Amino acid sequence: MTESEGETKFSASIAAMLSLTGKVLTVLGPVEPEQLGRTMTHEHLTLTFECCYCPPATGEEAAALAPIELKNLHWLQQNPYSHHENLLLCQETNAVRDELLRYRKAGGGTIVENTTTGISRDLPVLQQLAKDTGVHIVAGAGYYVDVTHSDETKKMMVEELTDIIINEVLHGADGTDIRCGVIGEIGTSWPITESEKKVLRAAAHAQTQLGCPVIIHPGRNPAAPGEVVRVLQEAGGDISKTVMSHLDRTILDRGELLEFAKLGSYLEYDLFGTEVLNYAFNLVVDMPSDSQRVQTLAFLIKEGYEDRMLISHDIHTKNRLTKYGGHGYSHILRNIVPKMLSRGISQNQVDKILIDNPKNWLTFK
Ligand SMILES: CCC(=O)NCCS(=O)(=O)O
Repeated sequence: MTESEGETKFSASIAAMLSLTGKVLTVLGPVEPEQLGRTMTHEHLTLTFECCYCPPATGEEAAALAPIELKNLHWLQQNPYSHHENLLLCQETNAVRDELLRYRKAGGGTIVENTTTGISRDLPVLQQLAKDTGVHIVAGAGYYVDVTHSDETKKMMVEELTDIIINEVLHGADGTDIRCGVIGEIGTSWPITESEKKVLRAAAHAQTQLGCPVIIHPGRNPAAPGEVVRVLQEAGGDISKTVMSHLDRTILDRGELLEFAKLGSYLEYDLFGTEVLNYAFNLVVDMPSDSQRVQTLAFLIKEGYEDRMLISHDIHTKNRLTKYGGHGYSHILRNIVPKMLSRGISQNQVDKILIDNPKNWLTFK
């Protein structure tokens, strides 16, 4: 790049940055925050999740190879990661389009699509889905967990990773001009690997420059969310504009949850609709039911955290689509909201969790 090309790119970046202040960045461009409406802050519309395949238990091999049909659905719901085809949500764009139309009918406005590099982000598909359905879609910049980092990614310095993330937000990702409106989900394992720490630092540096939202996938240990916050804070990240995902399967003890909540991130319960007996990724965890998730939301509200809470389904396997007998993207709006209201959570508090908190998080500073 010549000096004058460099200066032109720098000026274009400054102009792009300034134009995002006070806006939310969707795959169709910036929108006013008031346009978002009810928002699911952690979903996937197209991805491959083969990185996380879990071999079936001995004796279950036949079920793992069987086609997805009615008689297998219960097995699939209990063993979603042990069936290769189930991990290919990228094959279901037509079904997802139908789902998004139903989501709109149910009162939904926006979906944050958390697929990052490593699990087959597909921005042209996201843009087409937004055009076809009228749902606002916000795409994610950055990298998923270490096992999906390429050798090239692992060799990069924090500065290079920061430049890539900033570019994905300001100019477009994956060789397109489609821009990401949030950094994440940034994947971390437990313990956090060196490569993941570099990506976390890059996310924090990019956030400092852009004033943008960040969302984190923590490792599966109660200490993981706090450790991620520490790494981000040391790198200058804005924790008040950062979401900690998957708390449902990560911090189950209420005392530990309150200790974590004090650190100031958004607290996300995003596995609504997932009811499994044996959680394959961490067998010591008793995955909560939806009723227990609602009880935890009520508890956090009582403790004063209604401005920091977000909810979603994190759909990332086929069996969770209505096409395959699953709950779909409208489960929260159709079933969980009435349950919240019946358990003493007010309409005003529901609106904060589904409209105001997502809007505040997603708006660029
Ligand atoms: C890509 C989807 C994803 O990471 N979902 C989280 C699943 S779990 O770790 O909470 O089981």
